[in-house]
Amino acid sequence: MLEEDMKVAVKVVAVGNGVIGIILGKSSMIQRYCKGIFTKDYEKTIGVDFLQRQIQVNNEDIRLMLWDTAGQDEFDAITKACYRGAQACVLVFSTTDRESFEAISSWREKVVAEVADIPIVLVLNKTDLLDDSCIKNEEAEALAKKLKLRFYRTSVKKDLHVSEVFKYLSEKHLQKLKQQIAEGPESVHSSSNKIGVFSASGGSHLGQNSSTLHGGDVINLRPNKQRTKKNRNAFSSCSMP
Ligand SMILES: Nc1nc2c(ncn2[C@@H]2O[C@H](COP(=O)(O)OP(=O)(O)OP(=O)(O)O)[C@@H](O)[C@H]2O)c(=O)[nH]1
Repeated sequence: MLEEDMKVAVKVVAVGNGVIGIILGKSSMIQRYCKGIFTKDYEKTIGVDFLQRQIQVNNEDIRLMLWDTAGQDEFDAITKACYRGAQACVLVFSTTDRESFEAISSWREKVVAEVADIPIVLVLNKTDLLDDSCIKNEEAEALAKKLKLRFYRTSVKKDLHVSEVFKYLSEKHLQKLKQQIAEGPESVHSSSNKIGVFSASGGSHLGQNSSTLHGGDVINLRPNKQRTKKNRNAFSSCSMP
């Protein structure tokens, strides 16, 4: 156990891209996990978006701060800035989009260039569409093995294995943190491993809406999904650590 009253905050970034018109489901995954909802509508992520959820892992309170990054190259500079300070990463590709699979290594490199040595998982989403799959199972597994990443197959639509992804990342982060604490306080870098004390309503100074799901706090920061060019403000919810 960490000290009593201590809660761990983990910044997780969801990353990946496919061809225009075929979308991976990063935003949907985060929404599913934090709000328990799935929508068929697609709204392009402009820059970055943010949701959070509090869970318990190994008797520790973990606040997961889930950063949803835009899959489009035009937002590269902003999304890269958001990788900084990340403590875990979800690399997403889609069953129905071969390009998203082929792009995984380069997305991983982009993340690692900003933050080395963080837990990363590889996630194949839309497994409910296996009939339309353009990636062989063995290929996906070989990629995970080559990149030494834990591999998950999810269907955000059917709510399959989404929670496992975030639970695993939390466990890995916690493990790392405990190891650093055991090694001495100076190894716990306050900017890269935010250990802090949060009240039940903590973080609400940042958010506009909050609700509770599965017994955890969910604080929804300003939605950053925008439909019109007129309203575009890529920085509106991007606060760098
Ligand atoms: N069939 C199916 N559709 C899904 C699944 N997950 C997401 N989708 C759909 O795919 C689209 C994905 O949208 P987003 O979640 O916004 O995708 P994204 O990866 O965040 O896209 P960008 O914002 O452009 O980066 C939506 O129409 C979802 O309904 C899934 O598991 N199965």
